[in-house]
Amino acid sequence: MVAAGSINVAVRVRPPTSWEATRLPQATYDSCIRTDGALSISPAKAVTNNAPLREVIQIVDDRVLTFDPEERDASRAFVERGFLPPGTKRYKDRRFIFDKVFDHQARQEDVFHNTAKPLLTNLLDGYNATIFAYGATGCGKTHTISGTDADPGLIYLTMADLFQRIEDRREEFIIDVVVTFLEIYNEEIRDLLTESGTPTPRGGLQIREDKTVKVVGLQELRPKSADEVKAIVALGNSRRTQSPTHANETSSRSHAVLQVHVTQAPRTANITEQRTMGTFKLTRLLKFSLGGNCKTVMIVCIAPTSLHFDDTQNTLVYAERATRIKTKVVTRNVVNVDRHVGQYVEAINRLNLEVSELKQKLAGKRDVEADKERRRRQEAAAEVARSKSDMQVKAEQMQPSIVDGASCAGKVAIAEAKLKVIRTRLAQLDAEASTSSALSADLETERQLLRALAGPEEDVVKAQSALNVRVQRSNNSDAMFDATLRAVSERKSDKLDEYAGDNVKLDARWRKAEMERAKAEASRDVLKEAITTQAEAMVSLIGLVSRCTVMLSDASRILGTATAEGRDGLEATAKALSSSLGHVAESNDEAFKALLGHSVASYAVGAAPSSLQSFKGYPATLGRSTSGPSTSSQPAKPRVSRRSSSYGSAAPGSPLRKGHKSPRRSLRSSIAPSTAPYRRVSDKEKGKKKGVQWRDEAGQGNIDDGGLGAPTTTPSITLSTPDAAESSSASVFGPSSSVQKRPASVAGSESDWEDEKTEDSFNVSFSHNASLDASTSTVSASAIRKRPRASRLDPSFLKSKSRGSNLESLAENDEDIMMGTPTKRPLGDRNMNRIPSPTGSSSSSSTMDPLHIPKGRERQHGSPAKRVPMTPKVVLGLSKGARRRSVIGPMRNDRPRRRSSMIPQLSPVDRDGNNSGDTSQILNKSVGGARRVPINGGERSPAKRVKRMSLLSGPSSRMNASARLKIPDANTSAEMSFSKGVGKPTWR
Ligand SMILES: Nc1ncnc2c1ncn2[C@@H]1O[C@H](COP(=O)(O)OP(=O)(O)OP(=O)(O)O)[C@@H](O)[C@H]1O
Repeated sequence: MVAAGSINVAVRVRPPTSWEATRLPQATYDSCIRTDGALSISPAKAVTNNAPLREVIQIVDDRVLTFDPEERDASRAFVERGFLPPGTKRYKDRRFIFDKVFDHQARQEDVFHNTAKPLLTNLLDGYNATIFAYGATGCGKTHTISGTDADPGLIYLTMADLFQRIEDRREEFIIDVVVTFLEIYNEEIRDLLTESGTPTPRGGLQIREDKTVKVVGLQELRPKSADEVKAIVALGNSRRTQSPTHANETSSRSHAVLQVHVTQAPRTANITEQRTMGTFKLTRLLKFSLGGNCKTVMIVCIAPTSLHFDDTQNTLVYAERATRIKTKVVTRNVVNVDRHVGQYVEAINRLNLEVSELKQKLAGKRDVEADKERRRRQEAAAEVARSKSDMQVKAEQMQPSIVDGASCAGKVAIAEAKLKVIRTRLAQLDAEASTSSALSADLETERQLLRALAGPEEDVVKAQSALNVRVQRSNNSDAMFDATLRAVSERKSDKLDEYAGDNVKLDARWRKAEMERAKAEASRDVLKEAITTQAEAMVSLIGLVSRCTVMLSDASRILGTATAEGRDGLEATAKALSSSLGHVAESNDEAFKALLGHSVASYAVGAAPSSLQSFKGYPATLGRSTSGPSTSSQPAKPRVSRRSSSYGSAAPGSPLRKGHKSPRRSLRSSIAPSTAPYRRVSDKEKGKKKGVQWRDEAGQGNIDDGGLGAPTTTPSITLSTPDAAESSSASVFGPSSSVQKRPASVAGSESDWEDEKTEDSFNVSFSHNASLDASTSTVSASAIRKRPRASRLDPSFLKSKSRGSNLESLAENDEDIMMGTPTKRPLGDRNMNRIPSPTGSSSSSSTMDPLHIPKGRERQHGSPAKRVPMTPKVVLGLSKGARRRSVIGPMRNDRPRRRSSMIPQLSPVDRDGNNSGDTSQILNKSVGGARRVPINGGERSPAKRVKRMSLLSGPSSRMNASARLKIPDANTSAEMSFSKGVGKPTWR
């Protein structure tokens, strides 16, 4: 329902016709050249003031116009009006206000949009609507309503819009349009749609007025488009009564009414059908339009010139009155139509048809939806694949650089760790140097060496090092990789739905995790390699240090023994030891150089105090608890081990043995077999300060010198490093070229003395091939581990404790090695204290290692044991053919062996200290020694086994670590060298 209102009145001013235009005044000016030469323009003169017409409509705005406005130009006003008495109003000058005013330039579309179009919505909602044109003849009513083919009027424009709206509602409504066209002329109604000649009722068609006004018998047409309506209107106009007027040659002289009935019913019809009806266009027919149940628009057409002065004035006055017409409350034209039963079938069929159509549409719509969904998923999958591919490509591009950076970072971290330790130790050394006048030679050498070792590490850790540059490059690559992952995972795309987006994000996170894993693995590999390298170096150093320690203790013991013996052998012993230790140091340095790439000797400081005098010990942990190099005011003190302190307490030049506990004790924890023999030496026994322990233990033991007296040969001990070939050959278990060089030592070194006190075999061999690993590095750990610990109740236990000098054991091992019977070779007759012939024909036994301890005492071919007073002598050098003799302990059959008998003995000399000459005689005399072990028939005890310590590599391996003691005269050698098979320092 629309609230009550009034008729909308719009005024359209048509343009002047060509006839009128020629009669309107034209603005002219009179110009002339004055006498002074100036151009003179006079106001318009009354040269055109005789124009018969003038404009009487002045448009103020789109709603206001002035009829017959006052002329501002007085001269022109005088011309127009002539002389008028004062007080007389010369102009109407009346102002009118309407709902809309169109000037002569308004187009048909402008008029349509502001008048008819708003009514169409109401029409389709069931409200009546009327548009009619009003005005004098020739003022433009036909032009506004009908128009021309080239410029169609409101009928065509309205119908075109109506059919468009109907088309838009066709899915929901069934809309029926019926058109009638009639003419009212001389109070008679004539149907314009009937064929000419069709009989019409007398007086024209009749009007039947009920609730509505309806003309009976009108031809109704159902156009389907605006063009059909246009054709209908054209046809009807051609049938109108026309008669020219003075104002319009084609004046219609009648009223034409085009009625458009629109009936609209919803497609979802029920038993009752609700229909809305609207009707468009006069006289009685406009009864409901002018004040009835209708929305009405009145278009007032006027002429602009004074030619239609009165008509225009009357029209405007009438139109103004029309604006004051109040309409009723407009209601919808809604009727409920009760269907006949017979119509149900029709409705059902129509509904079924509609249902099937809708089903088809729905199915098609579903197919379309399915296709769209499938296409969308394919596009999403393609987008996901593209994103993953982008990340994979970037990962493959960046991974080498990133992983390389992780490796480099690991190496830098390792270098920093090394440098930290080195600096800590250097800080300790510097602190010690600052407290004392000068560092001892060993400490100064250590400091120089550590500084040399720190140099490469500092090069590595500095910011612009090659490794750090690679780390920085890797960080950049890592950042780019992260940015790529972030950009791809956050990429905005209409093709990616929620799940596809999560898929891409998960892939990005997986890529990141994979990259982190690769970095961790690279870092791990670097650390693992570093640990392996360090472990190799540490193992080598352990061997080097431990063996050197043992050798030093041996040298100390030898010196101590020589000191106890008196000055006779002390000088020679010291000289020999000096030479041997020098060779050991050289070999040691060679090994060290091969291991770390630096020669200790090159850093040795000769002018510094003796390292032995000022030796205090070694740092154990380098102040591991400290966070870095010692920078505190309190310098870190090197940790001095208990054992080292005992060394340090020894007076310079005094026998190192004095006052110190057996240094071998400290080795027990690391090398059990090596420590085992020294357990035999008790503190009690040490308290006796025996020069040679075996004599005191035996109580009656003497060196059986065979009456030869003291040896006259100058004791000498030489540790030499053979050439590589010799070293290699010596390291081979089995016959080699060195066998021929050292026959005497091989045969003669195997004594029953040794057999008696050695039942266990202890082989220590460092074998380095390409690398030192568990498979090739055999510290004879198996022998160590597998050998059952001897019970104290087991006689072999005592034997297992017995051990000779390490230096000599090396020589023994060499001999055994060269004989091809390295460990378990039973001792044969030739190895039993065979007395060499005076001519030295028994060279194999007469040539002795000066450090070789006699292996026992034996009877010569079963001769009864003969006690021969013997003076223990340490023979460090024997002339060729000399023979060591063991005078240790009583014979086995005489009394149980004591532990003290297992104390290693050095080479025996005769009572007079003469170890030169016929060794066989010495040995003969020693047969009767109180502690000899009887060996019947010169055969070895089957229970005896050879005790050996070998630091040689296996026969098939290259010699990388070996120890040999070589006595030039005896063709035996002891050498010690550490080297890696690849000759590359293992520090880095
Ligand atoms: N707005 C207009 N623009 C241009 N020409 C117009 C306009 N209005 C009317 N005319 C012209 O004026 C003349 C008269 O117009 P029209 O025939 O529509 O008048 P009328 O009011 O219908 O006359 P009648 O009542 O006698 O039929 C026509 O030649 C028409 O083309």
